[in-house]
Amino acid sequence: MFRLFSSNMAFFTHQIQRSFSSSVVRNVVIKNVTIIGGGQMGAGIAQVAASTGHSVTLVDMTDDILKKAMKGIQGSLRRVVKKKFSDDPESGDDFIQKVMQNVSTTTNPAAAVTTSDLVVEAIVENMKIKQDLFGFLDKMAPEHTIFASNTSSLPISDMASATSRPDRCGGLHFFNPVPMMKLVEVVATSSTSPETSESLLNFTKALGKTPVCCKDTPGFIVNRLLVPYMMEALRLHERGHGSKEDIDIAMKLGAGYPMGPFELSDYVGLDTIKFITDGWREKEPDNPLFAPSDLLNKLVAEGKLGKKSLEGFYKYSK
Ligand SMILES: CC(=O)CC(=O)SCCNC(=O)CCNC(=O)[C@H](O)C(C)(C)COP(=O)(O)OP(=O)(O)OC[C@H]1O[C@@H](n2cnc3c(N)ncnc32)[C@H](O)[C@@H]1OP(=O)(O)O
Ligand SMILES: NC(=O)C1=CN([C@@H]2O[C@H](COP(=O)(O)OP(=O)(O)OC[C@H]3O[C@@H](n4cnc5c(N)ncnc54)[C@H](O)[C@@H]3O)[C@@H](O)[C@H]2O)C=CC1
Repeated sequence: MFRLFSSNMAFFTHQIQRSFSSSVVRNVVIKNVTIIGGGQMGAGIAQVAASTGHSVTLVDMTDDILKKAMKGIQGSLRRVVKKKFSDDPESGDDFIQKVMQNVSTTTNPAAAVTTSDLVVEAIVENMKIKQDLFGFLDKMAPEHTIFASNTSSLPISDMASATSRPDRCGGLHFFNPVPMMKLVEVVATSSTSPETSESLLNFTKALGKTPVCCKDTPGFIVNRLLVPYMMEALRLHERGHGSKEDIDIAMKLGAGYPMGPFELSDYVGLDTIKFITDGWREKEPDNPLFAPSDLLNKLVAEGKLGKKSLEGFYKYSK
């Protein structure tokens, strides 16, 4: 009798928890956003979210990195404001101040997620590190919090599997530079709930971006087309069929791209391009689109990662 009562109670409690949890997760209006990783993408996402009235917490591993990120956000806002408030610089200064006030920083990810509606990870392109992060934050974040990844190439479902909330995990793939690029790929896995997808779509619209829906397939839409193109440019150069300068000029003037493939690779980060292609090659070793490049491997081994390290295919000044 007691066993029946207790098992009924357990069932009843489970049902209450389920209905409570589904009512909590429905229609999450995203106000508080935690961004993990204050590199070029995380800082850009933080800037855009803060500029559109969201309360943002930016997390990275050291205070120095976070200081650099905040400096970068301020510099980028100055560029935005120059255009937007060209007739009224004082309002531009006020805008920058307000946006900066919407961003706080911390090196403590556990504390950062306690009031978060959405966590966006923009850390290094490495599955194990992303899974460890999601698994850890899953225990710290409220029930309703949505977890999103800005990964360029890794399966969102593998990251979601490290959490107890795969229905509240999805992809939000932004483009570099985030303040300028209008697109966000919103990625749903087979476990992402329709409510989560809707919340993510609404969030991207609230940021003033245009979303497209993507399946959780390698590279989603843009990178599946763009990264093989960049790698093909590299191989063309390695075969001695064109200098990097000429290839860049050719694609800008002949195909209307704003940057040539070498300029763009430096802009994205050569480490990121290598992480992406190495990962895809592991899965499809015979696919010629994912063939390695000795030149790319050499530059990354030398720490020449592109614009962010001031040298890649080209040299840059600060
Ligand atoms: C790897 C992945 O997973 C996915 C990816 O992101 S792939 C990469 C996708 N990105 C691209 O393909 C970028 C291609 N490049 C471009 O679109 C352009 O070169 C660019 C927008 C980056 C810069 O434009 P540009 O005309 O070459 O240079 P520039 O004159 O310096 O900038 C143009 C405007 O953008 C603004 N701008 C550029 N970067 C900015 C930033 N980070 N913040 C704010 N404003 C910025 C400039 O202030 C300038 O504004 P005005 O027109 O008012 O002067
Ligand atoms: N660079 C690009 O053009 C694009 C990159 N992406 C993706 O965005 C992610 C980030 O890329 P970038 O910003 O370019 O890299 P980045 O190297 O500029 O920045 C990564 C940041 O994450 C921090 N970090 C690493 N591990 C961390 C951890 N465990 N906790 C907190 N912070 C941590 C690093 O200190 C660094 O500041 C990657 O997954 C990348 O594939 C997506 C779209 C475009």
